[in-house]
Amino acid sequence: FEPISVGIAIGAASALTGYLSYRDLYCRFAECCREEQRLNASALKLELEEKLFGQHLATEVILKALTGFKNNKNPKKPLTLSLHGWAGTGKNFVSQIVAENLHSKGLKSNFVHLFVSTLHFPHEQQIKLYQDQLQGWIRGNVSACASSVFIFDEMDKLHPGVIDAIKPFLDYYEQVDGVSYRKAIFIFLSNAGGDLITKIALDFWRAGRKREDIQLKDLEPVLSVGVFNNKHSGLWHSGLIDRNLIDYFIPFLPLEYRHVKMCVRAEMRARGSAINEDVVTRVADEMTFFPKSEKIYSDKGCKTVQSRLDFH
Ligand SMILES: Nc1ncnc2c1ncn2[C@@H]1O[C@H](COP(=O)(O)OP(=O)(O)OP(=O)(O)O)[C@@H](O)[C@H]1O
Repeated sequence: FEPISVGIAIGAASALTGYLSYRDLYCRFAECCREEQRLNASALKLELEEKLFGQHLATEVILKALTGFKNNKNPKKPLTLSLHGWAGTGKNFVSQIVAENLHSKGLKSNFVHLFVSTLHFPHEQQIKLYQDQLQGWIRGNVSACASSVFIFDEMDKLHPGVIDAIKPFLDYYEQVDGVSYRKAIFIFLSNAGGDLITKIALDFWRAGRKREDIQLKDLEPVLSVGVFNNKHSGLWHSGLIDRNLIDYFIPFLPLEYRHVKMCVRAEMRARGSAINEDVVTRVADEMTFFPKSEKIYSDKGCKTVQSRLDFH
């Protein structure tokens, strides 16, 4: 080897190591987008199994969808999940857990973006503005971090057409205006379809079948059609559904009395207080249940448990 090429090699190596060590050092203090970061599937599985009550389908599908997507080095399109169910069944709760497993700061991460329809897109007459804003936000954030996560809450309150603005980003395109969206993740949360899901859960209950026997095939076809035809679902006749751009419809089942008690216990543990079963029962008994006759499912899921616990 002549001295010049050795010198250049050493220079390049030290520059590279210098850059890498600088970047590692920088990323210790500032949040960095780690596109190639693998998902710790066993950690996510454990967290969902421990923290998410009564949602065996959501646990199974979310784990499968995320593991498959994050293990794929060259996805053909962004991962698009649509979570449906009654209030308080865990849709936001799960999207927070998912976000924390993808970017450690979760909803506080610079690479996780939460949009709430009634907050961010309230006025019907400003749909064009919202569409332009959304396209700008998404393009800018994915340019900054390819594995950005976008969560749209209250999809059922979203004016039809707003969500179609992001359709190009969800499609099977290599790039859109020079930006690739294929490693991004979109999560839609909606109450639409909640009644359909509850009806099927109730049929299982009345037939004496176990909740855990409910399978995705019992729900997904009904759900996607039901949501597509529901004018109040935000996805009504949306190009996202008829173009099959949503990869998974994920049903959240209504929560039973026993699940509400689990939520009360979880809240007690979160507050560092000992589990008092009398209080657990009293708080759960304050909730209202559906249907009026059999009183099986909590109308508000686990919502208001935290505030009710304050009074005991
Ligand atoms: N299945 C569940 N397992 C454990 N905790 C739950 C579950 N569902 C709800 N909770 C608790 O109730 C709180 C409220 O639930 P969450 O915000 O996820 O409801 P949601 O389904 O998003 O409701 P909405 O449709 O009204 O937004 C959560 O922060 C969590 O503490």
